[in-house]
Amino acid sequence: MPLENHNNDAFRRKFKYYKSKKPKPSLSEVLILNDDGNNVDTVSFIPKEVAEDKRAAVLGLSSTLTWKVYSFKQHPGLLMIRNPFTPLGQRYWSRRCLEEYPKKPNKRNIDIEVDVQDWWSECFKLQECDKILQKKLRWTTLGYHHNWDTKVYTDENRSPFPEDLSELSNVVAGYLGFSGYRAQAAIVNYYHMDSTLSPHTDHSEVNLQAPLLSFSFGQSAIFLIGGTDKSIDPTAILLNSGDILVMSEQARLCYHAVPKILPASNIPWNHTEEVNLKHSLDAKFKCITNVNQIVTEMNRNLDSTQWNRFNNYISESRINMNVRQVLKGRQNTLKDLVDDT
Ligand SMILES: O=C(O)CCC(=O)C(=O)O
Ligand SMILES: [Fe+2]
Repeated sequence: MPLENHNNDAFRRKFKYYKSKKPKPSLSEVLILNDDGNNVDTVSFIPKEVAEDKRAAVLGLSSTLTWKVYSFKQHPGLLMIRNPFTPLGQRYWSRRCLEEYPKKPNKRNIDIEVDVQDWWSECFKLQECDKILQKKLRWTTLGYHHNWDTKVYTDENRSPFPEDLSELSNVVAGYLGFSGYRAQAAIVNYYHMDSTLSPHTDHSEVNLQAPLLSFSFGQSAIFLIGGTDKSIDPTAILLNSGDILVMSEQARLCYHAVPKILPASNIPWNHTEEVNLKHSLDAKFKCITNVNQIVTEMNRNLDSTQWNRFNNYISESRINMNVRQVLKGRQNTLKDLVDDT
């Protein structure tokens, strides 16, 4: 039997193909999920019977009546929701990923090199933006911190998970039928036009029944998804700003990668609209603890002088929030024992 050649498996071959700068890859086989339904196995809508979640509007989501959910015959359990965010919602989440989430005690790749409490403020300490420091940030981890070496989560290596992202994840998962979703770990990835993410699986979570939720903002990406081993030829899917990819069931443990960042052909975060968020202060929205803060921060992004710095960043970068539930149903820490039945 020939020895397995890890450098030449079907997944790696396709990864190299799309990553190549010379020659440039053809995009003709990349799935572009658009309204004509070409290349798409199934497009569905959130059933009308599913009640709108009262938290959705304040979190920057549009009505589920407009949501399109794609599924893929080749990849059972993989779902793609095409941009369900309002323009202001896109701005809010991109800004949180830049201004708030990379603050300590969250962990960042830059920690081994520089000692900064607040990366975004540090980038703008002087009048000019420190582009070198700005480009250095590649990831931030939230909640249970992903250990890149051991790939093991521990209760000691955990910080509070942001409430807004926890609510967003719970709302999105709930609409798809995964009720009671508890976001407990996230990796926020920052990609520049030449960045890639190598083939891998995400298998460190104790709870592998809960889906992985992946939110993309800014520039576009070619996303590859294959099977549970790398001999399976992956599918290439174009991810645009606002898209949510859900890896559940059989797709939860499949190999995936990002071989290429592409310039966005549409800029939904700058689509102008009549925005009136005053209604968000209604009592019915009080189900989110920090609703006033979220509304204030949403509205701050209406001011183009405030939004400008963030706009500049996502005009040449992609941000991906990759959310996981780590624990099983009744567990509150990894030490809590639960029976598997
Ligand atoms: O950037 C992406 O779309 C995927 C990121 C990812 O796979 C991860 O963080 O584990
Ligand atoms: Fe991943």
